[in-house]
Amino acid sequence: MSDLLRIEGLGKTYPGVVANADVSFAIRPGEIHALLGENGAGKSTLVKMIYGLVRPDTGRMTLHAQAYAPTEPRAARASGVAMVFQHFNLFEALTVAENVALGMENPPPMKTLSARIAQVSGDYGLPLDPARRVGDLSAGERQRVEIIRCLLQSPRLLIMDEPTSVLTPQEVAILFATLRKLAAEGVSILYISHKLEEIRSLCDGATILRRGRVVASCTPRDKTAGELAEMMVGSALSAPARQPGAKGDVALEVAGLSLASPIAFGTALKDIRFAVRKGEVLGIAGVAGNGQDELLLALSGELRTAPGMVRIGGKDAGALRPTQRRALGLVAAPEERLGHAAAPDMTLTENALLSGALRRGLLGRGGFLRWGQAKDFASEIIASFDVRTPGPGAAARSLSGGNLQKFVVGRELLQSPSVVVVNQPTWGVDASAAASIRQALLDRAAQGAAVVVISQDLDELLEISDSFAALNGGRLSAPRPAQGLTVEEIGLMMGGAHGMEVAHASA
Ligand SMILES: Nc1ncnc2c1ncn2[C@@H]1O[C@H](COP(=O)(O)OP(=O)(O)OP(=O)(O)O)[C@@H](O)[C@H]1O
Repeated sequence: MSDLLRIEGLGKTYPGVVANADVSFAIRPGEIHALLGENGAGKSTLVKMIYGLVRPDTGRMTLHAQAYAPTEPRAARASGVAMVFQHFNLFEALTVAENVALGMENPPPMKTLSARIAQVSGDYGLPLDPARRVGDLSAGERQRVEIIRCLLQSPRLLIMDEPTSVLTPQEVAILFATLRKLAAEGVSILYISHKLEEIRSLCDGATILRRGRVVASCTPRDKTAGELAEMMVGSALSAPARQPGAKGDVALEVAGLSLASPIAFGTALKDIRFAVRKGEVLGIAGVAGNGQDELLLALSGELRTAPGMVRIGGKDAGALRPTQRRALGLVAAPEERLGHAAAPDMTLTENALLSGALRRGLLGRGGFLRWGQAKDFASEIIASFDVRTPGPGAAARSLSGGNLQKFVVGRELLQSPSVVVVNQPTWGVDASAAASIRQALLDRAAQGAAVVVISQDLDELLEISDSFAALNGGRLSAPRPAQGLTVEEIGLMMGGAHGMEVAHASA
């Protein structure tokens, strides 16, 4: 069968960075093709060229054996190429059907559209009510809105950029069933993910990029996840090593923490209590949207609490602002890296200064900024966390997603913290960099910090946690020792509400 999409010698260079060089590969009709590569390898740039968001400097593409050079996404869509992004582009106050209509060039009347959405949702096993407000939907349901929007255009090629990072294992199973059905109908799928086991179960072929170039192609199910990771990185991976040590005094204590959510459609925290000792890692599991963001804000000081609810190093911190909590040794890295954790248009040096000023002594007498030291700090983060960028003068937004994540986490961990709070520390980070971030968290604990890791990734949490709790509907289960905890027990802690444990056990 002839190829659906052929890419020949595609190249794209940004100032100081070759994002893609001489990339060639092909996708057959009905093939689910993975694009693999470590952070910054050039995956997003490549799919943006296919979707008409970025113009290649060199090379050419053919679609259905016709020359294909989209100048904008609208042209790509007209040729049958659709894309589901990592970040959803939806209006929370509008309904599913209204959101779908907004993304269409010529939307039909709302009643017809709702009927079509209901039909596609039924045909492809993607449960979704067209009349529901997007603000009330889970991440998985929001993604279904985007997918259905694409499917209504009957695409020939569907591009998905890290689609499972926000999904529960059960939602992943639903998504995969849909993608397999689409493939069986002849739709080709180009699939970017760092989750190698998922790639092995889903994809028929894979192209592996390293530093912008194709270094290998393979059939993923013929390889182990470890072999795939090694092909991406070019060397063997090492698993994080723990240094079991005695736990010290309680460094962070939360008691009776109840708080309304300041976030639209957020989750209120309800009577949360836990204590973390020096040297201990507390893993908090849960599906995003169950109070994770609110808990991080309440710990970082962006939200203030009543007296006695948050104590850092024995001191009541409820009324303290973020800088005052930093002075007590607490650092925090939120999940949303662009905008919240990092200012997109500022350089890495400026971003290093934003959070590191106090603890790294970047503020001189009289409040003047020590730019030289700020630049050195940014360079130290880049070197220690292997952030791939031309240098500290690069704007945060020019970094690939995973590299910005490494920078944000690195910036906090290099401030000699006594308490570390991170939400989704390895979100969008490739397997080898994720292993280094987990190691860095364990190292901080070994040096005596109390570490709280909030994550959706159960394997990650079980790998690094000493104690384990689950967040569900704004309530936290009582923390338990992580060692020996079974997936069934975790399921009970999670209240069984989200089916996370069920799908995990069968994955
Ligand atoms: N608009 C831009 N300006 C400057 N450099 C850019 C721009 N977009 C991408 N780059 C650089 O191009 C390289 C490839 O980035 P790309 O986002 O394609 O990587 P990726 O493989 O998708 O990474 P990740 O897995 O982290 O998402 C990176 O070094 C990145 O910093």
